[in-house]
Amino acid sequence: MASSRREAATQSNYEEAWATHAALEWTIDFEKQQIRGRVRYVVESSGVGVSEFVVDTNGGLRIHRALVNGRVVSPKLGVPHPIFGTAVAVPVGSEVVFEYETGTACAAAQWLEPEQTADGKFPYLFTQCQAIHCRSLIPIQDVPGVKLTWEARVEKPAWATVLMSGLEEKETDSWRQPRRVSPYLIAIVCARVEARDVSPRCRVWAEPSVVERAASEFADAETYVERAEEATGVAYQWDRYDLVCLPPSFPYGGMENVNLTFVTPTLLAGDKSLANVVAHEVAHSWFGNLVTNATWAHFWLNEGWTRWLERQISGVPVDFDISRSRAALTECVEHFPRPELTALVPPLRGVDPDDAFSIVPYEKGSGLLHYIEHLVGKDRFREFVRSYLGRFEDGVVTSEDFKNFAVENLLGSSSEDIDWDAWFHAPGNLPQTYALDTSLTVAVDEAAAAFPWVPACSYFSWPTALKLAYLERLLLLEKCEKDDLQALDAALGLTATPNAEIRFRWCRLLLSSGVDRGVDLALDFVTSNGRMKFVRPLYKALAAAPIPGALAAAKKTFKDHYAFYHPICRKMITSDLLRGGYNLAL
Ligand SMILES: CC/C=C\C/C=C\C[C@@H](O)/C=C/C=C/C=C\[C@@H](O)CCCC(=O)O
Ligand SMILES: [Zn+2]
Repeated sequence: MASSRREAATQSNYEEAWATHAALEWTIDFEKQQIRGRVRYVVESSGVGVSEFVVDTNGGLRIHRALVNGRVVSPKLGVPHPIFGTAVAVPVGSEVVFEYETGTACAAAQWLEPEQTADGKFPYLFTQCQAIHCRSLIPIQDVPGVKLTWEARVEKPAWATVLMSGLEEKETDSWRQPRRVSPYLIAIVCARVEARDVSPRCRVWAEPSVVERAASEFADAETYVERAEEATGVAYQWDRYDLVCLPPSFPYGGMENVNLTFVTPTLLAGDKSLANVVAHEVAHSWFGNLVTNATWAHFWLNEGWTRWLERQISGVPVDFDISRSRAALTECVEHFPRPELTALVPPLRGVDPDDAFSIVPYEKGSGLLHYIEHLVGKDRFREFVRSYLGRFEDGVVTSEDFKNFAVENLLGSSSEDIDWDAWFHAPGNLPQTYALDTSLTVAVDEAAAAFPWVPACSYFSWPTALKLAYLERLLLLEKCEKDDLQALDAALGLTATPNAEIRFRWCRLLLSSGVDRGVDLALDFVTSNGRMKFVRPLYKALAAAPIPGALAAAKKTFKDHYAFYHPICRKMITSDLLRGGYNLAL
């Protein structure tokens, strides 16, 4: 495998021969928990000397037959790699077909039994391909630098609806993505779901018992799309913006699958207070989906830009949000198990992207963009955003591309004020900062400093972001007394909160302070949702809590609920606990 490919987390030869279009034909088999079918690629190559077309596979995906320009060929399988899977090579041709079935270790798919869904009546399938799981769903050149159009025909049970990250063509009963997208953005849901329109171009899907709540929680999707168009100066390029609210085991807050954002039901707080995640996913329609990181080492160009745009459209005061992010980043870089991966452009050679994932690309990435914006002024930065999108739309970018474009089109000699090397390559915290407007943070800082005094009156008047900031300040205190936490709960109703973000911080506060009843509350939380942002830190907190029996309870719960979690989440909790030195045996 060429070294550049190892860094790109692919074993394919995408720089020599690459697919420009994929036509999928799938049968969804809930009984066997398997997708069977074929993919037909239109392939181009860089020319003479290129003899093979090489794709990635993983998770036990089995190719039955391969055809090149209509002729059956024998695919050549590479040596299986524990992270990157098995490369499959065929002679290069303008049309390549693979007939295949997914394997039992398909990390992209979660097959839920009826009892794992909200309605409890039908099974449910959803996929999550970011970062390198598409190869367990499709034999594909699984790297963001390959951008291709696709179409799909899917056979499914009569009771189910299929949703895909593209546009539905009712006349031909198929799906298509007419714009070039990276493989990690291919996604499917096959389930009993219903929809409510929240605007002419936005529709919210969910299981029947959830759909009303989901539609009202995410009713502002259209507003976010319009604000993002205004903030970027670039119209929404994808036609529809729909959302599907998934069952609770969905491992992320949201995933920006094109035309169809996937969201966790942990956003259903009842008051739209967690809908900033929708603003984030909408923002990916410009950054990530339209202009895409060339490889996962440049993930900050997806997430940092998206955080920047999210802050322009979410309605949360920008400096206040940045100040919370700075605190979270400080905590992250102090505790991340592999410090070298806290560089903005991390050395990913041979690394599983799931292991490298953290808030660094989000918060250090947006930190760099806000820093540049602060240097040049908002108006010039806005103009730059528009020209950047125009220059790279439908393409991919590296950090070097970004820097060169910024120097040429925005910074000129002010580029010297930016320590590019530290920003890109130094592990750790933000290398350069500027002063923020702290008027909103003062209130929570003062309230937290006065703990165990409880700011009951102000707390209820605070928007959710301030409430969360207050709890985050309390988490920084050494240890709180049990009685003080009891009084805090009695005044603020923390145990009973319907808000998952508040509940998460409350569980952590109880566990880090060694309060027994935190164990049951946390166990209840980690068995009711599988969002990794919540369950990974809570399993770690349970394992480390100074409470007798907490570790044993955490291990037993994880074992008993293993099937509830998404394959990626199972993998990450297992490695978190092992890395923490906890023997997983009961
Ligand atoms: C520098 C890191 C290198 C590669 C990481 C790329 C992908 C990592 C992979 O683990 C997938 C991540 C998917 C994230 C999807 C949504 C997030 O924005 C959710 C954030 C947490 C949450 O809100 O639940
Ligand atoms: Zn994102």
